[in-house]
Amino acid sequence: MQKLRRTMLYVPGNNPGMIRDAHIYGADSIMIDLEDSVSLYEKDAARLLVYQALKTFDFGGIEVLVRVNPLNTPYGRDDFEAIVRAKPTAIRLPKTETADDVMEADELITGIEQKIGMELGTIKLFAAVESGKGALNAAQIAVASKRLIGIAIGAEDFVTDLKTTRSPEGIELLTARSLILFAARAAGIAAVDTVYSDVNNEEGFANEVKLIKQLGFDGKSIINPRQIEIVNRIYTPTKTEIQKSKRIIEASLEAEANGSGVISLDGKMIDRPIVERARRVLDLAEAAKINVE
Ligand SMILES: CC(=O)SCCNC(=O)CCNC(=O)[C@H](O)C(C)(C)COP(=O)(O)OP(=O)(O)OC[C@H]1O[C@@H](n2cnc3c(N)ncnc32)[C@H](O)[C@@H]1OP(=O)(O)O
Ligand SMILES: O=C([O-])CC(=O)C(=O)O
Ligand SMILES: [Mg+2]
Repeated sequence: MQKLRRTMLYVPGNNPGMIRDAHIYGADSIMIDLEDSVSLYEKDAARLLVYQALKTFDFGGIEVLVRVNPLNTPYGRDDFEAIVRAKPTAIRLPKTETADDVMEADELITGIEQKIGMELGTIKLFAAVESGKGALNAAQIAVASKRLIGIAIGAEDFVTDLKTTRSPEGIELLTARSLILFAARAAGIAAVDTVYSDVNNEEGFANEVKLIKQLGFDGKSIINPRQIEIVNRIYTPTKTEIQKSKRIIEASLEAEANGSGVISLDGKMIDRPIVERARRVLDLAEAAKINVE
């Protein structure tokens, strides 16, 4: 069954209460942050807290990632040294601009894994693209390491780099979102959209989730537990979609048995890509623990 990453919840790495409770809200993944939600004065304390939390807290089996500081800052290397030892599922690499950035992180992790006797390749990577340069290099970034499980866009930094701001329609993000999505699909890894910072604007958030789902993203980075239910509602297949998908698959199996490729169902042509999409709907429903029988 595919791993769902509809909701990847950021949790500030300097907030023990939020770190302790983050797993109870039902997000698909938790991303504990050592980067931009932690002030320069708290970097060392947060790193220590996150290390201890990963070693001792019970996250209820939810996937945990840690967003480290970039390696071209004074904190990046220390973050890797501590966090690899604490063994999260993956390290989120912010502000990734080139394939070399990913390879540098990969080599550093390999060195630490070797040093501590951890199986090589245990710690995965999730690259976030947050600049025009990063978006242009997305295709190379997405295949730069076997550790990569996904690629994301970070829109707040991205629009700052572009010298613009975020609009409700997101026209300024369309090209970057598409490049990142294409890169993810070409590499066979997850594509995850960016945070929506206006946490009290539920309608604006829902509109953005509908947009990124339509584009093809697997899910969204989120910053608040209240955003989880909205994403799940939009991403989870409806009963009607599930029923229709089951009928498509049944009809295709029947056609296969009769030796015909293209068939029609309710007056619409059904061929291979349509059957594949129907399968994906059922996979998504099953992964969301919906009974499709
Ligand atoms: C551009 C970027 O880099 S974005 C990534 C970095 N940013 C972050 O990580 C920010 C994460 N989010 C937050 O810190 C907060 O949600 C804020 C500051 C945006 C809003 O905070 P609040 O107004 O307190 O949120 P709200 O009132 O909805 O909180 C309700 C409950 O959820 C908890 N909560 C809120 N956000 C989170 C979170 N991200 N993770 C875990 N728990 C959270 C609160 O602690 C509170 O718990 P309580 O009822 O037990 O006291
Ligand atoms: O990963 C994200 O979506 C948050 C982020 O850093 C950004 O928007 O700059
Ligand atoms: Mg950012």
